[in-house]
Amino acid sequence: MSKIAIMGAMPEEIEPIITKLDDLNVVEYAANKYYEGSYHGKKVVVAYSKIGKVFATLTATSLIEKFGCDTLLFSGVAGAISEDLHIGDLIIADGLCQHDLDITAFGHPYGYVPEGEVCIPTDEKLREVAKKVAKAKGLPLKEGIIATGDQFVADHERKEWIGKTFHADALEMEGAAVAVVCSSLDVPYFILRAISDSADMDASFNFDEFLESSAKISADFILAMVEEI
Ligand SMILES: Nc1ncnc2c(CN3C[C@H](CCSCCOCCO)[C@@H](O)C3)c[nH]c12
Repeated sequence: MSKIAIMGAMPEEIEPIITKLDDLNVVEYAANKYYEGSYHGKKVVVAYSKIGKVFATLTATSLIEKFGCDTLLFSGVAGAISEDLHIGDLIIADGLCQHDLDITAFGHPYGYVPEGEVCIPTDEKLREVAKKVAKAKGLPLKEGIIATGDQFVADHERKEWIGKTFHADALEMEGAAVAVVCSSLDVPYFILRAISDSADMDASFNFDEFLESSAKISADFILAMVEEI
């Protein structure tokens, strides 16, 4: 039987999901908590990684290798780069890149290391499920590149540079790590983010104000996808 991993980075991103699970069982593993349960008859394991690419790598790997998940859905918030993304809007990742990965001193492009890829594609079938859910809910759903880096971006210049360099529409701190893990372990994965801020000088204020509401928008959508997978 299939087992779906649902991952976030912060508690606020998965709390709206955990409260909806049946047969909940909490497992402590690798300095984290993993919430096993079921949702509409589907087996799920839910966890938040803590912030940043390293924690996200550990949690995504544990969800697959330790808990046996064969599909991974990420639910969370993001900073907007594209001007047509506003607070609460949803974006799904076509691909993910690391905006703070830099060995350009050796003539390589930003975001590239040998035997790696600048942009890692997400699973097309899961993106199609998302579009079906969005249509059924009458919700607008943007698709684009999401850039990941180990920094909370609150600077217009930096945000613009990331958007231009990677053709990215949104940014966050975990997605590309999940992409590397899932593509390396051949596990279909999907990254959904709801916008919490615009990654500019007001980002930290907007983030604090909209984290919870935007995280819930993303979480509710992810649960609707679980019903369709
Ligand atoms: N502009 C932005 N830049 C980068 N990422 C994001 C994201 C996506 N998530 C939110 C969270 C930010 C962690 S810093 C605040 C932590 O406060 C903890 C309490 O002090 C991290 O997991 C990445 C939303 N807006 C962003």
